[in-house]
Amino acid sequence: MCSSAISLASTALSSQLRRSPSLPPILRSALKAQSSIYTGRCFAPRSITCRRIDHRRRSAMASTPIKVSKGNQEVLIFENEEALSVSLAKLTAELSEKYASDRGAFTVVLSGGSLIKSLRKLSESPYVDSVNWAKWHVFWVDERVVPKDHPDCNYKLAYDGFLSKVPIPPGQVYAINDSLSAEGAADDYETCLKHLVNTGVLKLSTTTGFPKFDLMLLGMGPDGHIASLFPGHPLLNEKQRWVTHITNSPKPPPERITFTFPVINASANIALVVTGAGKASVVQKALGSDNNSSDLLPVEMVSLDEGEFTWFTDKDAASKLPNASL
Ligand SMILES: O=C(O)[C@H](O)[C@@H](O)[C@H](O)[C@H](O)COP(=O)(O)O
Repeated sequence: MCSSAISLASTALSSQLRRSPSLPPILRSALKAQSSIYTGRCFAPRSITCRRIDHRRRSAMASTPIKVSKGNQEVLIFENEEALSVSLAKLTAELSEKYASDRGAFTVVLSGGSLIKSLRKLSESPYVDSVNWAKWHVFWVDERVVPKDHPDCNYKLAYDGFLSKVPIPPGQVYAINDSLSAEGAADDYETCLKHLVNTGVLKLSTTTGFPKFDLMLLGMGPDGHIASLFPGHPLLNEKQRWVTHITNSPKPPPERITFTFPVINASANIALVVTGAGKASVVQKALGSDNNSSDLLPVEMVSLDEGEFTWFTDKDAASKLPNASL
């Protein structure tokens, strides 16, 4: 780039920053770090590495995320949840195409919570017609042990909000057996997974021997829990089981089943969807620089053996990420 173009680009960016006083600190820091490329200074916040920022047009901010990374985790920060949902659908459709053509099946794991609403674009054009839904196999990272028509049921949430709108074969949607106890339902679900390994639908990790799902679509609670793995709970240390149960969940209802960390960490891909200001403090702890290994939140225990871990956040959830002064 010639020097006059460098100067123009730098001036345009400074002007963009001045016009965007409401940008949260991480967005301003990342934009400033990008502008510093032109001046040789670095304003990247501690422990967050700027990778690539597309800020050519202000309007592009609506759909193009700020991309930062921490270790092998990529963090995408969207202007709002609408832009996030567009990108989440695109990633999911791309992975569906890849795994369906590579191995004839696409194994997808869902959580409950607000994630399901963020999947809405998949049941709209173009994805509703273009995705090869016949290859999908759908699982739950956790489920509340309640009847399938109960308002607390994660299966019902996903069915009403997503699964009823796309043509996945019903026999490839693996809900828990809600007539069993929590312990029985966890055992039954693990048996189901082992059967699907035997039939070739589900792969095993060649490094750990745990099931390797193609994509886990997860949410995170404001306390940093993922699945039904809650801060300080002994289940965080489960190393043998694929699926286990909890009868004292701090988030109601108390009886649940959940995948264990060895299964979560064997995933080929995780998309963690975290939105809203209520999650900002835990996002700050999880992605900040002062992590103490004796005090890890469940979300900080996600460490993929060999997969891709991507955070999908909005600017409210990312608003407390470490800041460099402007
Ligand atoms: O059954 C559950 O309780 C969920 O699977 C849970 O793990 C959820 O994903 C998080 O609590 C985030 O939920 P929100 O996105 O609604 O905060």
